[in-house]
Parts: sequence; structure tokens; C-alpha cells
Amino acid sequence: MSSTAVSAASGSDAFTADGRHKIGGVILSVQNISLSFGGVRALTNISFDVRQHEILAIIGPNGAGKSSMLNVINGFYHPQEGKVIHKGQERKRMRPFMAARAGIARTFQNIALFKGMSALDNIMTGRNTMMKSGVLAQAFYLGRARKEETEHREFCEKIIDFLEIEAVRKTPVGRLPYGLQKRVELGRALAAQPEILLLDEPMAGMNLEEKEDMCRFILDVNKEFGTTIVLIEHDMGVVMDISDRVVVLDYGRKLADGTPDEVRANQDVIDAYLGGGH
Ligand SMILES: Nc1ncnc2c1ncn2[C@@H]1O[C@H](COP(=O)(O)OP(=O)(O)OP(=O)(O)O)[C@@H](O)[C@H]1O
Repeated sequence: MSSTAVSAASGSDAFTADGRHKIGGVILSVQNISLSFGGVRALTNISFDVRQHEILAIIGPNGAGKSSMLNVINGFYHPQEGKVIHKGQERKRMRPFMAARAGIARTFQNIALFKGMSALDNIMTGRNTMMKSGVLAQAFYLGRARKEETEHREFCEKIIDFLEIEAVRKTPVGRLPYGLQKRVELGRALAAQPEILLLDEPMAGMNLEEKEDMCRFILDVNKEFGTTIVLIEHDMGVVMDISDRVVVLDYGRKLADGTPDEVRANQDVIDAYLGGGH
């Protein structure tokens, strides 16, 4: 498997007719990943590429290994075998905050926000890894810390505008409806200005209208900022609508990898998953 350098397209060549960033070279490659927890094999010899600016969906039945795969990519789990190549370099064992600094952010299956804090303050926590001033300076809100805080706050206000949550920016997130909490969580991940955004079931538990909104924001993030997106999603309609490519996992193994049309027509996938084998 290749780990081609990220393409350096520029100018009008860099965009598609509908204004999206053209899909580039491989930005992240997982190669022969195997991961076990004691006797439980969560992933077996999984390989796939993530290309710059694409929206890649990982699908599969419950327990297929989808969340484990995201946890390997963002450094939360350390596979016993295989490697992760990020921007052409084999990644050393790393922790999630290091992945965040390297431009990989994620959201979680179950919302992990500070419920008592406002939407704005929650989004601000996404900037933490970028804060340069020391803890003491921040505590006493001194010179540079104050300037830095203002800049970060302004950036977060832009995210709030982008996600259309101005009206609830001061509301404690615990009081927001579920769909808006998920949007705040997306905002917090965006605050880190990630190059790769990992979304673990961003639409789970949402009603139809909330799902449509979330789909639109995911597509807008990809179009506006060129962010590469890897998402886990169960709603097949959503997956087929918004993804450029789909990786199918089943019992920790890769079953298929291709465009939505290719995956839809793949007999293994039909037998094991789409056809209701589970
Ligand atoms: N921390 C862990 N400790 C022990 N086993 C784990 C751990 N994380 C995952 N597993 C096991 O690994 C397998 C894959 O789980 P994973 O959560 O990655 O699947 P999934 O495809 O994301 O499932 P779901 O759609 O239900 O979220 C399962 O058998 C699960 O029980």
C-alpha cells in the first residue's frame, strides 16, 4: 500500500466545479492493524488509506471494530500489530493530545461535554492544546495570556456563527436539546482547526431534522475548510449520501473498501450486512 505524499494542488485546479476541495493524495494510512483486548480480537489485519479532503465512512454492524479503529487513529488505543502512517511518516506511539496537536481531532459516540459550562466555553476547551501562555499567566489573566484568550475567543465566536448556534452561545450545554449538544461537540473539535476530523456516530439518536442539519454542517466543514473527515455512521442513507468512500468492517475484519456505489454492489457486503445477515 502506498503512502503517497499529500498533493499540493493550488489555484482553481484545487477545487471541483461545486466548490469542494479536490480529493488529494493519501494523508493517513493504516496498515495491517491488529488489536486485541485480552482474548477479544477487535481488529484483524486492517488496512486502508484516507485521502486529503475526502469524506470517508466506516460502517459495520455493532462490535465490528469501528470505534476501536478511530481510537487507533487518534492514539487512544495502541495496536499490537501494524502501523499508522501520517503524512508519509510512520507514527510513533502517541497519546490523544499529541494527535490533536498533529491535526487530528475527534468527537465521541456519547457526548463528552462539560454540561454546566456554556456552549462557548465548551468550544473554547477545544483550543487548549494551542494555548501557549503558562498556567500561572492564564490563572492571573496577565498580558500575553489575556491577548491570547481574546484571539481564541474570537476564533470560537466564528465557529459559533458557522454552526448557527449564536442564540445558545451562553447557555449551559446540559440544557440544550441533544441535536444542539452534538453541534457544540462538533464546534469543540473544529476549534482545534483539525486537518483530519474523526466523527464517531455524529447523528446517533437524532431526529430527521437534526440529522439533516448535521449532514449539512459536515458537508460545509469539508467544503469550507477542506477538512478530511472520517466518520462512523449507522444510517445507511446518510452514509451513501455524503461519503466519497466507504470502508466496511465485520467482526474486526475489512470486508470492502470503495465508493458508495461499489460497496452497495459488493456481494460480501450485501450478504454480511446490508442484506440483513446480522
Ligand atoms: N476497551 C475495551 N476493552 C475490551 N474490549 C473492547 C474494548 N473496546 C472495544 N472492545 C471490544 O472490541 C470489539 C469491537 O468494539 P468496537 O466498539 O470497536 O465496535 P463498533 O463497531 O464501534 O461497535 P458499535 O457500533 O456497537 O459502537 C467488541 O467486541 C468490543 O467488545
